[in-house]
Amino acid sequence: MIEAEWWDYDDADEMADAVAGDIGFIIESALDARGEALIAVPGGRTPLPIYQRLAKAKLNWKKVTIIPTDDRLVPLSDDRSNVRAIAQAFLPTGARVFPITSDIDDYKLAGNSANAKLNELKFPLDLAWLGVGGDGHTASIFDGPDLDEALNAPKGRHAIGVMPDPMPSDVPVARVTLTRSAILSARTVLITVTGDAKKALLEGAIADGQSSKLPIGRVLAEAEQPIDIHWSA
Ligand SMILES: O=C1O[C@H](COP(=O)(O)O)[C@@H](O)[C@H](O)[C@H]1O
Repeated sequence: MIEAEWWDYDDADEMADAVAGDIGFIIESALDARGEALIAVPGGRTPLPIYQRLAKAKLNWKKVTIIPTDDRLVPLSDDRSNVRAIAQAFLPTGARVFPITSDIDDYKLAGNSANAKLNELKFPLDLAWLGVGGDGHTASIFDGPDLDEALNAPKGRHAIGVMPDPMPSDVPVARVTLTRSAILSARTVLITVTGDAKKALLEGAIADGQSSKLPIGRVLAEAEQPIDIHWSA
């Protein structure tokens, strides 16, 4: 049974202020408890205003490592690179921004390389912050030949390569993504979405649970921790 708590806001600015405050608190608590923080943040467009607010928080950023929940297999110079946007927002704070992509063409090998890189970090994540696509993907857990591996990778397998099928029309490229086990081992899981269509999609996915046809539903169905879902119009 998924324990989801919804937080609704009038607009994206109001949501950005609230979510940046919550994430700042999560980071601060991790720093107090363990002296360092490891967080995964989503790519795409929805989180950009939240990055801006969060980067202004007064935190000991030098002890914070930020990874993308997933990335598109494009060069770092490409605007579609998730880690590029994360680096632009957070490198000025002094945080460590940790890319999970490589210039390996074979997406499966790129996934293995991402996993090897992530093995250098101290899991579990303090925060897995997720976005949701209009097709129901989360991180880069998409329908297609790699869905089963992304959902059922064993504990300790942090990342895999993914070839979405069907390809998303906005960014039709192979990806690397955190696995469901890496996401759900996080101390906190938080979702941000905007718009009525994604709200309805997420409500349906949660109601369907294990039988959901959507990757986000299949991920959340195994969550043992309560999930905060932040939504704005
Ligand atoms: O491709 C991706 O899409 C999702 C959703 O992005 P949004 O802009 O529609 O919120 C994102 O969470 C993921 O990290 C990204 O790679």
